[in-house]
Amino acid sequence: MSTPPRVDLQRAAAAVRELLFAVGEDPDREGLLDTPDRVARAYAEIFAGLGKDPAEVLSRTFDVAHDEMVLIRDIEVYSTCEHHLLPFHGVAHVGYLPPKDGRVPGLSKIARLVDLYARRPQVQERLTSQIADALVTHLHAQGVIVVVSCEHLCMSMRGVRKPGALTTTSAVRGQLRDATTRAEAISLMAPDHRR
Ligand SMILES: Nc1nc2c(ncn2[C@@H]2O[C@H](COP(=O)(O)OP(=O)(O)OP(=O)(O)O)[C@@H](O)[C@H]2O)c(=O)[nH]1
Ligand SMILES: [Zn+2]
Repeated sequence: MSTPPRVDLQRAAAAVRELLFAVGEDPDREGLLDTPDRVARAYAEIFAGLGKDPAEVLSRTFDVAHDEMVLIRDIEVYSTCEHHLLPFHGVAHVGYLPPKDGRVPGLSKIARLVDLYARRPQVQERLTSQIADALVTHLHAQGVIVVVSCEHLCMSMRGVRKPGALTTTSAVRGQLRDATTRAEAISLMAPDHRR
């Protein structure tokens, strides 16, 4: 099992102080005095998925004798684009066909898996495929579909400045590559199936 890297809070705080100087601020003015430490702690939280082991998240399973699709929709995603270190935010839908032995993880573990990969410097495409691959590798799911839909603040608040633009990415593995099964999964993800 890999252990999470300890975030070097002191080093992160020193870097933030340096950044404040670089943008022309005075890190010694009253309002900014605690900011480097706060930002360091915030980054430790935002990047808490680094070094965490997906096998561990998916290790506890239950025999629920269910061999058809399990779909968890609208899992909130907060991640950080590795190009600008700005947030991207939206939802993930994760569907899987249970493994042959019929053992499935608790529902919360799927959301924990999403978090484990989201809480790293990321690109949305890699986030999507890492979730799918982990369910194949560690759960031995017979099929997986992951759809992620996010707004990237690097496209909204700076640069091209297109607030509201949504990026959707998908990853499909195993038996869900079959057109009929995949169509069923996609229809279950449609908004009219909510609640
Ligand atoms: N494919 C992909 N691109 C991303 C993601 N997050 C941010 N980007 C893009 O990464 C690209 C980085 O482009 P660069 O040209 O190197 O950087 P830049 O000059 O800041 O680009 P602009 O954002 O266009 O101003 C931008 O087009 C971003 O929109 C992501 O999750 N996936
Ligand atoms: Zn970006």
